Amino acid sequence: MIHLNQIFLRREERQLLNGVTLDMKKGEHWVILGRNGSGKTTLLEMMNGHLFPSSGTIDVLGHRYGETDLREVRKQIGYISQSVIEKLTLRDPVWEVVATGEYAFLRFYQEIDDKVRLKALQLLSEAGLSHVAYQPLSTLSQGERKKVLLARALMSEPKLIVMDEPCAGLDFHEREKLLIDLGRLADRDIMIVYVTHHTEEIIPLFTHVALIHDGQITAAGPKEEVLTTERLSQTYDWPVELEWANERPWIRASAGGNKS
Ligand SMILES: Nc1ncnc2c1ncn2[C@@H]1O[C@H](COP(=O)(O)OP(=O)(O)OP(=O)(O)O)[C@@H](O)[C@H]1O
Repeated sequence: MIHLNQIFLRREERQLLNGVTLDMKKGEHWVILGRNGSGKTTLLEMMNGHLFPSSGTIDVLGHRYGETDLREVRKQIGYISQSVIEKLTLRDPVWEVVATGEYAFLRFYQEIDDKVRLKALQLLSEAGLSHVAYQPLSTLSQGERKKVLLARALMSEPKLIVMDEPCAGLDFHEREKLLIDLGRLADRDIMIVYVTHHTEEIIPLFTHVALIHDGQITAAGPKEEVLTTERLSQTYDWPVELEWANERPWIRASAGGNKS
């Protein structure tokens, strides 16, 4: 479904992505882990066709970027990130924000079709947000806004959802609630690519992990093989200990700290 082949991206003397090759197949759900500035968002922006490599090829959902109508591919991709929230209009009612996902618009300037309105309300109901459907987006908590974004992404019935740190800024309770919602996506036949800093967000839904360091993929494959104490210590440039609990990997800093 997603194939990145030898992707290089150079910006102002810096090599942001350095020979990235990744093969993500149908039925797999991927997490990308890496330090601040390692290139995670850059990689997601390439997958959803917002950024183009200096060299290399990108195939997503059977389309080769550069040889296809990008608008058609983007309709099949839901993108969840803080940058999307910032582009939405806070005074718009929540249901309308969700409805814009049908057409990948940011706002409506015309009458909204009844069918689209009902679909938005249905998705809000599934997200447990019916009670805020007619409130402005500005009145919602950070956790509720993330759920709205997920409902909005589902409007266009995407084949792929790309998420950039969806749990950032959420408290423990809100994070766990959002992770449960994400777990439910497994029933919808949607591939998920998820960027995070926190290994414990790798819930059982996720099958594969890619580790990125300084624009290079250092390991990629089934999560049980990729997630080792040694590889994670290299990824974070810090000695860590890894433990699996409730089918989720948890890390803590080693007692000795970073001796380098
Ligand atoms: N247009 C640009 N010109 C120069 N450097 C850029 C540009 N865009 C991004 N970068 C740099 O590329 C590097 C990778 O950025 P990216 O946002 O992909 O990192 P990230 O892994 O998502 O980081 P974070 O975890 O902090 O969100 C950063 O060092 C960033 O400063």
